[in-house]
Amino acid sequence: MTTTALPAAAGTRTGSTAALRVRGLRKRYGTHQALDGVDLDVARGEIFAVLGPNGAGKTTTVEILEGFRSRDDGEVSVLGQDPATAGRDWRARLGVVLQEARDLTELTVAETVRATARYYPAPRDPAEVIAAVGLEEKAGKRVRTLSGGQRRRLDVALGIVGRPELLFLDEPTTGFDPEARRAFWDLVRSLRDDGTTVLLTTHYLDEAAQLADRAAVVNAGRVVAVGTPETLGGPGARTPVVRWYDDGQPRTERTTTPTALVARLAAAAGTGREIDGLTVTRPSLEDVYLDLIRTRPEDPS
Ligand SMILES: Nc1ncnc2c1ncn2[C@@H]1O[C@H](COP(=O)(O)OP(=O)(O)OP(=O)(O)O)[C@@H](O)[C@H]1O
Repeated sequence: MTTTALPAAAGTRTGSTAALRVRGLRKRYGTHQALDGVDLDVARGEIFAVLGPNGAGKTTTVEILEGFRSRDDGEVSVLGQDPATAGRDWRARLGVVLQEARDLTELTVAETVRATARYYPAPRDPAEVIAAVGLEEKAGKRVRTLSGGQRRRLDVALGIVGRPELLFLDEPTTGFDPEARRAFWDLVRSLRDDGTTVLLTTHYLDEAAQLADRAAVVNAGRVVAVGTPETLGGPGARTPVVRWYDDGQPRTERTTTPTALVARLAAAAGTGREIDGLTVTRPSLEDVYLDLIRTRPEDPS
């Protein structure tokens, strides 16, 4: 998947610098409290990732923001409007890439992208969008003949062809090969460079680390942490961990000065002797994330 840069995005961006603001969002399905007071702020031009385990409430949140689901309680403002009451003009300012694949039609890739572009007042050039998602060679092929990853790229093309101010990407790279994922990340960065705000849900922590300016971790319907990928989980979360064996016993110490600790252990071991099983690691975003979701909030239902 090769990508080409897209020309400038989105219409007017006057007014507030917030792309979206959510306070106390609640949603219940029967007896199950799926969202239990979600607060979120996303600034214009930001790539914001929503992370969380299966069933945490990510899709419910995103679909309420998109205006596809109703809420029970809370305040929601998306591009300055309430999705529950906003009209077609508002919707035309959004780009949506849903999780599930679209119906497979007899149309070609180019016909599908052109047909979608006609719904928007100021669409991007369909041919440029097809090139941007790396589907140039498939432009004349019927959609039903595409592979799963290629269909996902087409979904992305349909999400961006309307030149959205705010793009929702729900697990966008599921089924992408590694090269296609990297090319997709470049595409998302180029959209951000054009001023597009991106709200991304993903289970790939490396994707969040690569792309997101900030991320929120959602667990059991609540936001349990928000921050940049480097600061998520608080100041101690990325403190290096030194592990070694002491008389056959595993030892672990978290320290901001691992070099000093290793020097001390080396001195204790004696000149020329190795420290048994020594490793020094800095917790990855994935380690921090797993720590955050391990302590599940009480089941709110
Ligand atoms: N239409 C529905 N009816 C009943 N329960 C639902 C409905 N949609 C979602 N739920 C429940 O609400 C909770 C949150 O679901 P949601 O799809 O928002 O989670 P998610 O974080 O997007 O999960 P995943 O990572 O698996 O996509 C889950 O327990 C789910 O079973």
